[in-house]
Amino acid sequence: MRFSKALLIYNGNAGQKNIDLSLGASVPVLSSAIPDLHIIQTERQGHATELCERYGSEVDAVFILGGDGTVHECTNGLARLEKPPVIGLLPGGTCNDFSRTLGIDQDIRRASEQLINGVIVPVDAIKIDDGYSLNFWGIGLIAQTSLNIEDSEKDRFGKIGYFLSAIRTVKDMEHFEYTIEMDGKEIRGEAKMIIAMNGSYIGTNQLPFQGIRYDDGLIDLFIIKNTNLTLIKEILTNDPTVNPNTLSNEIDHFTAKQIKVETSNVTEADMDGEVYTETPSQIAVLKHRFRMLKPENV
Ligand SMILES: Nc1ncnc2c1ncn2[C@@H]1O[C@H](COP(=O)(O)OP(=O)(O)OP(=O)(O)O)[C@@H](O)[C@H]1O
Repeated sequence: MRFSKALLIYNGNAGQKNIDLSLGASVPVLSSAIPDLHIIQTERQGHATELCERYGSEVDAVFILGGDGTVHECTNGLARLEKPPVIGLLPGGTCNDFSRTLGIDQDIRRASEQLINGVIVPVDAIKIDDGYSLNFWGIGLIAQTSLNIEDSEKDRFGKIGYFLSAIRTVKDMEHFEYTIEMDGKEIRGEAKMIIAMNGSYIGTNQLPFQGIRYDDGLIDLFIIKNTNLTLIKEILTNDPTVNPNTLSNEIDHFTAKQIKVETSNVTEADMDGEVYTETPSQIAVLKHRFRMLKPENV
C-alpha cells in the first residue's frame, strides 16, 4: 500500500510508555513506504481528536500509535470529516482491542509491516449522542470496571488489571432497570450490564459469541441479566472450555441499527474503555464510516 502523505499520531502516555522503542519499530517501516510522513505526539487528553479534525483531510492516511483510548479520540476527530483518510492502527496501548479485531499483530514492527503491505477494508462506527465509538458502548459492570481500575494497576498488570477490577466491581454491582427501543421495538427489564459492540474484543479477550462483525452495518447488543464470578471469568478470559449455550441463559443478544437506552437512574456510560457519557443514550450504526488497513489474508 503506498500513500504519498500520511500522519503518525502517537501517545507517549499509552501502554508501557516505552515510546522510543515503539517509534523505533514503526517509523523506519512506515517511512520506507511513505515519502511525506509527519509525526506528532499527543500533548494531553483530547489532543488526538483535535489533531485528526485539523489535519485529517490533508493526508491520505493517519497511523495511530497508542491504545484504544487514543484510537477512540482519533476516530472522534476523523468521523467529523467529510471523507476521512485511511486509518492504520499500531498497537501501542495496554489492550489494543480494535487492532485485535482487525487481526493486526501485537508486535509493533510486525504490525507496521502488515499495514504497509495490507488491504483497505470498510469499518462501521457507532454514533452515540454527539460522539462516536469504534469498539463498544457499555453501562453497568463494564463502566464501573473502567472507573474502578487504577492506573498503577493497569501499568503493572496490563490486561490482568481489568480482571482484578471486574472482580472487585462485581461484588458491589446492583441491578438497574432499563427500557430499550431497538429499530422501533421496545423491551424492558433489569440488568447488570448492557454492551453495544462493533468490535469483538474487550480487555484483550475475544467475546465468546459468533457473528459480531465490524462491517455488517449492525450493532450487537448484549444484555447481561446476572453477573457472577464464573460468568465474568468466562467473558474476560480466553477460557477454551466456555460453552456459549450456558452463557445464553444469562445474556440476551440482539442486533439493530438504532438503539435508545434509558435507565431508571442516570447511569455512567463507557465508550471504548473510558467513561465519557451517561444515559439516556441514543445509539446508531454508521455503516462503513471508516476505511482501515488490515493485514492481507487475515
Ligand atoms: N500527553 C499526554 N499526557 C497524558 N495523557 C495523555 C497524553 N496524550 C494522550 N493522553 C491520554 O492517555 C490515555 C491513555 O491512552 P490509551 O487508552 O491509548 O492507552 P492505554 O490505556 O494504555 O491502552 P488501552 O486503552 O488499549 O488499554 C488516553 O485517554 C489519552 O487521552
